[in-house]
Amino acid sequence: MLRYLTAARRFYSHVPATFYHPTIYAVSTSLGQKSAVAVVRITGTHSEHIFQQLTGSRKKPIARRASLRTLYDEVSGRKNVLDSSIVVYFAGPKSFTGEDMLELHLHGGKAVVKSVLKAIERLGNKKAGQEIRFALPGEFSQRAFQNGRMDLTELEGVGDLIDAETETQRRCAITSMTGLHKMIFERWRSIIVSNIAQLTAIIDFGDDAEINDIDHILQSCARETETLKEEVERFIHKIDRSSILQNGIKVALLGSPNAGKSSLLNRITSDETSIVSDIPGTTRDTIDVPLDIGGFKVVLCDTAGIRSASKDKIEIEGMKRARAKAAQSDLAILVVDATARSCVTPELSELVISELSEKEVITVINKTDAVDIETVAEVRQKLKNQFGDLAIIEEVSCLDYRGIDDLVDRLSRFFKKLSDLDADPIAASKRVQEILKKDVLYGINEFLATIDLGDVVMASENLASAAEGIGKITGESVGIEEVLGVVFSRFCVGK
Ligand SMILES: Nc1nc2c(ncn2[C@@H]2O[C@H](COP(=O)(O)OP(=O)(O)OP(=O)(O)O)[C@@H](O)[C@H]2O)c(=O)[nH]1
Repeated sequence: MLRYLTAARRFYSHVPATFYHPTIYAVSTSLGQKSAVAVVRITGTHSEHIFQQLTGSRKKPIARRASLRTLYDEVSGRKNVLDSSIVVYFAGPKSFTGEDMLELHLHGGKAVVKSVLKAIERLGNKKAGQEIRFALPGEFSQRAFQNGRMDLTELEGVGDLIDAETETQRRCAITSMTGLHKMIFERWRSIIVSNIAQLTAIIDFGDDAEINDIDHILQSCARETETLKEEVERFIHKIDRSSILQNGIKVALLGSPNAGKSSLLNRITSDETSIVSDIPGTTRDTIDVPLDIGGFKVVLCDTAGIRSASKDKIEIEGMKRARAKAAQSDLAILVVDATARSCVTPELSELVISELSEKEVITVINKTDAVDIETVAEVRQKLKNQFGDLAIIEEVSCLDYRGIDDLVDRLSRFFKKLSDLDADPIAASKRVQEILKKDVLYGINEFLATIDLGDVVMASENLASAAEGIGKITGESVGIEEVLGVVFSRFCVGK
């Protein structure tokens, strides 16, 4: 009897919310590509059954212990060896998904992986209640969320970490994945909830209270919420800056035709990305090149040369696009030809002074190999006269590479400054950003406006909607089905 009770307790205490969901499996490493090792993950109630069938063992697997096993497939009573694999079993709830999980570290040949997947599929028996199927995109993470292993911000962090291409993106993702955001949001929520509780007390028992006490409570709620508002605003501002890093810092290359913009792009990317020719007006449209400079994701954009005298419709359109790119950029590089008599045309000078005055502009004197030192000094002086403090000047030659490393260093320093890396950058999905602005901050602002008018009921409702916003972010509140679709659709199979 005691044995029965112990077994029953062990069974029921670990029942995950997804206990009756099908057991799912997927290749977690790149599917369809040859590799040394391929990892197949299985999660769900029938993980143990799959372990026993594949390994031919009748014993319960020992959790969290890697063992080398021969995997078999049984077809028409005949046992075939599929692979010799490292097998790790995780007993729920101490697993990524909160369910029982099995990991098979196979030899990464396509045929091996295919045969093991087929064998797992064959173990399913819907009529006998053993539903086993291939996982949908993001389904492992969805299970983790459903079983309370992670909240949505942590899961989005996992997604970002896997997608991270640069060091900065990785650092952004780590903050959400390690639950730092979750802690911040929980603290905000508890501040709001404690204020709602105080307002509710006034609404319910206000008639019996001293008017001074009520005033005191209202003032303290307003003060606390005002401080919270500042914190939320700072957080949103930080996300805005960090999202520049996530999406790529936009750098526009501007200059007169033939100044060497395409050559400079090719030198920075160390590639022949853009067409270089001595015919002015070769680049007629904008060309975006994503690249990693000093650990930052950068989108470098080559543009059409800007000059006044042109009747060519395509060239005019190209120049329009170049101006638009310059306006959208986080940094503009103005390429100046040291051999040209008028190194900065009036159009370019006007563009820099009037439209780019709020932006960082680096002026690059190019073709220094083709002129003497005095000429370079003259060009430098001209630029100083023209742009004054706006002129950050670098000297390069795209022909013999001189000055290119210094320019790249200068760019890295600028990106560091832009990203304010004293503090860790933070990333938040579009979904989180929208809720923060439209629900949380909006609710707080409305609260502050209504409390000023003395409308306690309305004020409390506004705070409640801010708290609900935070719940939507972490996935603990209303609109959950709606948010799940948005979050998990970004994930790939096996995640
Ligand atoms: N001597 C010398 N020639 C260069 C240098 N950089 C570019 N050139 C030459 O200048 C010409 C124009 O270079 P591009 O890079 O095509 O110039 P661009 O500014 O992109 O020109 P457009 O597409 O017309 O706007 C080519 O013949 C290049 O070989 C340099 O540093 N030194």
